[in-house]
Amino acid sequence: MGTFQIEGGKALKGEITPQGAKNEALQVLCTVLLTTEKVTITNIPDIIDVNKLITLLGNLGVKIKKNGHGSYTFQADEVNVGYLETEAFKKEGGSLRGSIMIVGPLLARFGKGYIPKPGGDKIGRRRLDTHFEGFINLGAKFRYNREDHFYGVETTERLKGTYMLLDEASVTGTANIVMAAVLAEGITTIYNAACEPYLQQLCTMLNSMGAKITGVGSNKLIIEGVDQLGGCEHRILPDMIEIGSWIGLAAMTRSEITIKDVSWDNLGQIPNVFRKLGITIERRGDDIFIPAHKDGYQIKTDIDGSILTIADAPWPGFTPDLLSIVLVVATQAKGEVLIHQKMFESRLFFVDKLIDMGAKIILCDPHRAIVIGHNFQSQLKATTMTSPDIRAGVSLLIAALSAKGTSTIQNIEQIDRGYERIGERLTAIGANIVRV
Ligand SMILES: CC(=O)N[C@H]1[C@@H](OP(=O)(O)OP(=O)(O)OC[C@H]2O[C@@H](n3ccc(=O)[nH]c3=O)[C@H](O)[C@@H]2O)O[C@H](CO)[C@@H](O)[C@@H]1O
Ligand SMILES: C=C(OP(=O)(O)O)C(=O)O
Repeated sequence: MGTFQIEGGKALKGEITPQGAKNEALQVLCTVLLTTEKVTITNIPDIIDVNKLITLLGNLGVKIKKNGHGSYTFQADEVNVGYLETEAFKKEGGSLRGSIMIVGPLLARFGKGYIPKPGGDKIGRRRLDTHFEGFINLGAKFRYNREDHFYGVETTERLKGTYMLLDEASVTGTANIVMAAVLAEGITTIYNAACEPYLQQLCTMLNSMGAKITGVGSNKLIIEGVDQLGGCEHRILPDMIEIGSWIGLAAMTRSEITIKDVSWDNLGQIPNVFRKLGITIERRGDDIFIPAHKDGYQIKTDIDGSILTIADAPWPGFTPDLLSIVLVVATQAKGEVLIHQKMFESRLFFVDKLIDMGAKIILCDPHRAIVIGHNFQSQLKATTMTSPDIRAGVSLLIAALSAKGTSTIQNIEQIDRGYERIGERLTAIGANIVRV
């Protein structure tokens, strides 16, 4: 188990460039299974989850060539579908959430897709019903082995396009169904589709491979199935969750930071939500400039004066993956905010650690926490903590960087799942973080 030692209480300064988006990478890497031709993807983040998925593709027989940092060419012309039935796959295949998205492409191209219960953050129940209901709608037969939590879909015929209304706008579920439907016979309509930039990028990429998807960016996707797809080149967008994390980091450590090349047009609510916390966010070309908040930041209230609520919602709502960051940043704001994590049940429990550090937080129930900011009148105290999930981990890291003294964060593999060389990159702008 890796550990970070952090010397906090110091302002940082400089420029930071976001990595490619983890959640987009996990989707677009799975598209390579849909064609025999070469697919080149750039701006792939060098993080544990993505590297595990690349290894899994290699185990399936996909040819992989690394062209340089973040750039790979894949060719799935000799896929070994038999790997899905090996013990090695049962052990490794579920070690990350993103591996679930190999199922749609494999089902569409080879008539079968299996997956052990996927991993990812332990942040509450994470159902897969939307994925499998979608495949069943396209004509696949579903089986589930309860004993070893092994899911499977099969078909002896080509999948058939149909109308479907998803029970919820699942991000990976929509991606999986889209990747199955692009090779189905006829037209598939997916209503209540998720439409995060990750999905917009996936659909744009599939269209450049020859798919016929319309409605991209909306919650109604119409897919006209094609017989085959070809190769393409695709560049992954900057990671909006990392960008939000750096905004929070800058505010809470009262640092002047420029976040480079953020792709402003794909940030949705993110800048506005941080502005509601009172944080100054300047647009400079395609960069974000955050000045040092020497006088702190004041949380806004609603027009009628009531306490601000920040809640998650499917896109174009605010992403749940940034609520933990918003929460930690609020602990030093002036004012109060209610954080309402609607999607996940166990994502707020990490606030106990912040409370130990001196933050004023009331955990009302597993979904809601009220934060009363210190307005920098009282600094958080350094402590030893364990990173429970990727975003809580980074929130604790931000708390540690703002705290007085030396903190220790254990289980930093959780952070490394999604943030590329975070220690080195933050050290380059003046943080004091040592990996021990
Ligand atoms: C690898 C990947 O891409 N992971 C992301 C993906 O996970 P993932 O695709 O697994 O998440 P889903 O979108 O399926 O659902 C997330 C949770 O929200 C609930 N839910 C979902 C939709 C909805 O309309 N109402 C609702 O309550 C689900 O029941 C589930 O508990 O999307 C999540 C939601 O943005 C993000 O936190 C994850 O970082
Ligand atoms: C919840 C997350 O990831 P995953 O779905 O991979 O667990 C996340 O990125 O915040």
